[in-house]
Amino acid sequence: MVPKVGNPRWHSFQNSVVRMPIRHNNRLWEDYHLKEGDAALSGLHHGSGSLCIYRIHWETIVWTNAELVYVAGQAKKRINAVAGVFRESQQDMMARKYSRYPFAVILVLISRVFRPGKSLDSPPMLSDWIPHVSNTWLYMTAIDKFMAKTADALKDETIVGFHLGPKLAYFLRGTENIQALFRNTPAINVDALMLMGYECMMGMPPEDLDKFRNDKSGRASVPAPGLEHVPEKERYWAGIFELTHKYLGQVNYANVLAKTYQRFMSDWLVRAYDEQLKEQDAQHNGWAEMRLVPFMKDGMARAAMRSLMGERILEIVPDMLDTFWDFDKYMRVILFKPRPKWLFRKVYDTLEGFLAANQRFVEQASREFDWDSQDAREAEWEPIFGSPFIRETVRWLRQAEFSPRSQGGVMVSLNANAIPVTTWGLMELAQDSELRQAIREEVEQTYTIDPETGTRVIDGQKLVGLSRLQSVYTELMRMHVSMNVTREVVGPGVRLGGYEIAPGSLLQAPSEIPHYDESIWGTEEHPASEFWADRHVKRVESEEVDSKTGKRKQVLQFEMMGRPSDFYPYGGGLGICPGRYFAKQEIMLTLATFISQFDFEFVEWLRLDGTKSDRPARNDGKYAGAAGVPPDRDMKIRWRRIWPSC
Ligand code: HEM
Repeated sequence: MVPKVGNPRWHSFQNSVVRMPIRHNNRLWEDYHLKEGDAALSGLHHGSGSLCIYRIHWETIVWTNAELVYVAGQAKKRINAVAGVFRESQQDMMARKYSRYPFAVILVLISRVFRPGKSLDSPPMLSDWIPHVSNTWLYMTAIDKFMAKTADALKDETIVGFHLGPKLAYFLRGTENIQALFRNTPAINVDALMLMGYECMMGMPPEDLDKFRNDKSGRASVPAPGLEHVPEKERYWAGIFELTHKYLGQVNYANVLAKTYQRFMSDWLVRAYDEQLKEQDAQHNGWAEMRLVPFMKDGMARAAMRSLMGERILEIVPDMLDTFWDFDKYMRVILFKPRPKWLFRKVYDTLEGFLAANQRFVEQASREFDWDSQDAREAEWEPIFGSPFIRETVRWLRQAEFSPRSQGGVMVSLNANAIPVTTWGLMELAQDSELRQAIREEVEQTYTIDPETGTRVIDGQKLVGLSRLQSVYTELMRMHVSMNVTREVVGPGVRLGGYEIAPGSLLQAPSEIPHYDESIWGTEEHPASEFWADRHVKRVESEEVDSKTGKRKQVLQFEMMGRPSDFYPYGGGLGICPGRYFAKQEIMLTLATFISQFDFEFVEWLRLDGTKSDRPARNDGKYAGAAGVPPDRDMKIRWRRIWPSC
């Protein structure tokens, strides 16, 4: 007689498979009344320390599949001794389960054609109602639901697989797996996401893509062993890597970028405030009202665009910003080349509009720019291409004979991620007057006089070292950056979570999972789900003595609670975001300038269409996994200039 295992509490994330952590081992026998002699139980210990129990109605396959260990009798004793047993693959399971439904069988058969190799020792898979289709569809159309499903599965596992179109992909968590992902090893390739981006988001034509695809010499300045013969000019990965990390990452370039950004951003704030005040007729003692989301999407994006890409872009393509935000909406979907194309017509039309606009700009700007001029070459900033980063990248792409379409693709690097993160920051600050005051006092110490212009400016280097502001920044990045950092397995011998991972598989580390982990970030008063400005500071004694009390003064010191493998909004290893220094300054400078030049406060929550909302903002689930996650609600604030006085 076959006992019924029952289902409570066990989440079933693989069809017909129930999993439970090993720590519940004993309870299995007590709670579910399994007893000696109950047949058709099989199980195994595997590397991640979980115990798999196959449901009893699988009994039928016990007899048809010789590899499945059948534990008859004395189940309790035997189960721990069973190791390395066969685990039915997703496809086999689906084939068996749906063998009565011819349509499903056809899908399963199709799915087998794309299967990237089968291993007896492969990680658990997410349930996929229609193999290769339902998870892919969920990933592309409701990524937040997909992430929730995966997060659930990853409670008991450190790795879980799913099909993303024809690709086999794995979500990872845990220090060891994340460290392995970020390590520079020949079998794990960092270029997968970039190649996907070049092809799908930047619209690179095949001949340009092949330049990157065929270059196996790596990103390092020294070619990979055995590829020393590759001519320097054909080392495309190394070329682009050097460019981005030099012009975005080197302190001198990052500082200049931040300085021009500060100038454009301050101008924008003051001008926008004056305009609003004029429009609103100053009825309220210098207070003006505005909606934060459209304000930031327009003004902050304009300031970032001008500092990175110059002023011509908005003259050559006046609707560039609208085009960009439309593209941004679909960016994550575009990355996975959704098919059939007709079903995603709007996505592809939007992409085409954006790429055509980029190409128009780059062609026109290249005609206007004096490529031979030494001055233009050395300029910290000039109006046609803006920063050395964009200018030198376009120069490099031209010299390497990339098409104008590929050259225009560089404009994708107008990175939208800092804008939602900063918007969230202003939303938090608008609701907390004490925090505003504390940050204002902290920022005050960083003001200095710019020797070139004689104006009062923030010293960006000092700013990024402020303890409380850094804590606020870290908390914002923790809560509002969700990135599925992606790598590709390109060689044999990759083991993660105790499993062998087949070459051709994609590996993804969803930052959202560790970023919200209670055991890492939560305290009794402040759970990880809550924004807490002081989460990453501690009080320490300073050298300075308080003249009144005679005791050493207490000061705040920035200290992050998590480890790099728990907090990776910028990815890691060789692929780490080269724009992170600029992004940090961009976010902190905007918050600091806003707070030191304006008083502001919360008025009400609005929906994104401007109508009233009965709840505060949450992360907009549509953007999960694609870095900066914008709020799904808007906030009306009122603001008034406090410095320089009107
Ligand atoms: C809050 C803002 C930002 C976030 C959260 C962010 C996040 C990321 C992440 C997670 C990656 C992939 C890292 C990996 O695979 O390990 C990345 C790559 C990249 N980011 Fe950022 N980024 C931000 C701002 C910027 C800015 C402002 C720029 C440029 C101005 C930029 C340029 C790039 C580039 C060029 C890459 C590709 C690097 C490569 O593969 O060599 N990012 N970013």
